[in-house]
This record gives sequence, structure tokens and C-alpha cells, in this order.
Amino acid sequence: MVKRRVHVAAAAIVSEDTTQVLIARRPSNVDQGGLWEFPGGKLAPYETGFEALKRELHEELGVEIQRAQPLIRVNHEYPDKHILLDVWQVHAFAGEPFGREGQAVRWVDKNDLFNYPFPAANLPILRAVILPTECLITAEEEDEEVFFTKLERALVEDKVRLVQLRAKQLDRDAYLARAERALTLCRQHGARLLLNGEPELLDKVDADGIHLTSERLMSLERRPLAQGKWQSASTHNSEQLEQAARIGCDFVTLSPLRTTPTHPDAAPLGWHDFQQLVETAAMPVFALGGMTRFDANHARAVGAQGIASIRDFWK
Ligand SMILES: Nc1nc2c([nH]c(=O)n2[C@@H]2O[C@H](COP(=O)(O)OP(=O)(O)OP(=O)(O)O)[C@@H](O)[C@H]2O)c(=O)[nH]1
Ligand SMILES: [Mg+2]
Repeated sequence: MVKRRVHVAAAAIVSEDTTQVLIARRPSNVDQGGLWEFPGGKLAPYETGFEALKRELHEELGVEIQRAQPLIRVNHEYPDKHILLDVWQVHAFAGEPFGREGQAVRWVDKNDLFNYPFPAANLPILRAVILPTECLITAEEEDEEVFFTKLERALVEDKVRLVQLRAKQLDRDAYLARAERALTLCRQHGARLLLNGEPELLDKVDADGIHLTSERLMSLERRPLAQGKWQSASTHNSEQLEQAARIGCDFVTLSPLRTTPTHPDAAPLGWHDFQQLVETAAMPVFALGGMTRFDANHARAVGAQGIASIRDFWK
């Protein structure tokens, strides 16, 4: 039997202070009944994802969407159907949401989101919803004390909540030692830590996930990490973005936006090409390459999740 293909548009409606998200509970008598979900539903014939989103949110919650941007597209195989979840982050809407179909509707803290039972397809969506808008990539730093002073400053003063441990000059043992200590520090500040390298690193240091180089990304046939961990990758073009979607990356960096001292020979994308690439991406994208916090709003305006930077957070 050929599986049904179901295309669904759903909304992650975020509160104005960005700390909360709206979820609804599916009635007990429908498919996946009793589980929590992001409000939305199936595309009607000839509808675009955004049109379906607007219609469904009006029908289910009584709100009018005013501003939304694509967050993530998730392909998932259920036993009886193949589902494509096209999830949008809604920033502005009119009206007071309530369960027009009698379903429970609740604003929940992003930190509590993982305590709610969702359908199996939703794990990548939950990760995308709680993803911060800034990512710190650590600089090469020989002195351990200097390294940790700077990392702690970024966690405390800049309130960075996503860290990628990049240390190409360290050998494996030194890298693991730094990773262990960085993990303890990140945990103290409620930040997530991704390691650079092979997934097996997580057997040694129980960090939150792995960031893949673009080269490693292109060599993989499937997602090498369990669903409980984050997987990100470096990308520079549309082939790499497509591959990242194929193997289920949770997010990517796309670079270089500008020319930088670390990669002086790479041709910069500039905002125009960056935006065009982001529009095709199936997962959140961080702008990388000469980015500062002042660029974060612009990055978001062209569809990115936010910015990733070494220098701007490394002081
Ligand atoms: N809306 C929504 N559907 C989801 C989520 N996760 C997930 O697996 N699904 C699945 O995607 C499908 C969406 O269907 P739906 O029941 O919301 O569709 P609908 O609003 O058009 O309802 P209707 O068909 O009763 O008119 C269901 O099979 C549901 O289990 C989610 O977070 N939100
Ligand atoms: Mg629905």
C-alpha cells in the first residue's frame, strides 16, 4: 500500500517577551488524541503553507496572523502516513487565542516545553522553538584560564545560551578536557554546548550535541545522532543546505556573510544571496562571518534564526 502524504501547516506562536509559546491539546477522539501540538492543520487543495496557517489559526484559535516566518520543515514517517510539517514562527497576531473547537490551549514556558507529550514528529520542532537567536563559536585560545574567563564573560554578560566548542589546535585529549569543563560551566548558566567533531565524542562528554563541518556533512548518508541530541552543521551553499535537511540537522550556520580574518579567501555571500539561500532552507539558519549582535535584527528580518559569531562574544 502506498502511504498517504499529508502536508500540514502549524504555528509556534511566541509571546512578546519570547519566553513562552502557545500549545494546544488534541481532542481525545482524533488521531494522536490527548497529545499536545502546535495549532494548525492540513493544507486544502491549492493552498500555500502560509494560507493554510492563517485559515487554521482562525478556525482553531480565533486569531489573525499578522507576521510570521518559516521556522522548520519536518518530514516524518508514521506507520500509516508520511507527514510534512511546515512550522512557522508567529511574531504578531490580533485577537485573544482560545480553543474554538473545545481543545485545551496553554501558554507554556519554553523551558517547560519538553515536559509535555507531543507526537513523535515534533522533537525537531521543540528544539527549533527553544533555539536562541545567538550562537557563540569559541575562539582558538591556548591558555585554559584565559579561555574560561572569556567563556564565562560571554555567558554572564552577553547571556549567550548556545555555545559551539571550536578548538582545531587542540589534540583529542586536550579537547575532551576542555569540553568537560566547558560543559560544567555552560550547565551552570543554562546554556547548551555543542562539540566539534565525531558523534562518538558524546560518549566521552555528555554535551548537548555535535556540530559537523561541511565536509563531514556531505559524507553522511543519514543522521548520525540520536534524536535526543542536537545536530548542527556548517554550510556555504544550496547543496550543503539540502544535505543538512536530508540528514535531519536541527540547525545550520551559513557563511561567510562578510569577509573575516579567519577565512580571508572565502567569497562573502552578502545579505542578498544569504536571504535567497535561507528561503530554501528547511531548518533554522544562523548568519556567520563578520556578524555582531547589531546584525541580529537584520538577520532575522531576512529569515534567519539569528547570528553566530566568534569575535563579537570573545572579549
Ligand atoms: N497541527 C499539528 N499536527 C501535527 C503536529 N504534530 C503532528 O504529528 N501532527 C499531525 O499532523 C496531522 C495534522 O492534522 P490535523 O488533525 O491538525 O488536521 P486539521 O486541523 O486539518 O484537521 P481535520 O483533518 O480534522 O480538519 C495529524 O495527523 C497530526 O497528528 C503538530 O504539532 N501540530
Ligand atoms: Mg488541526
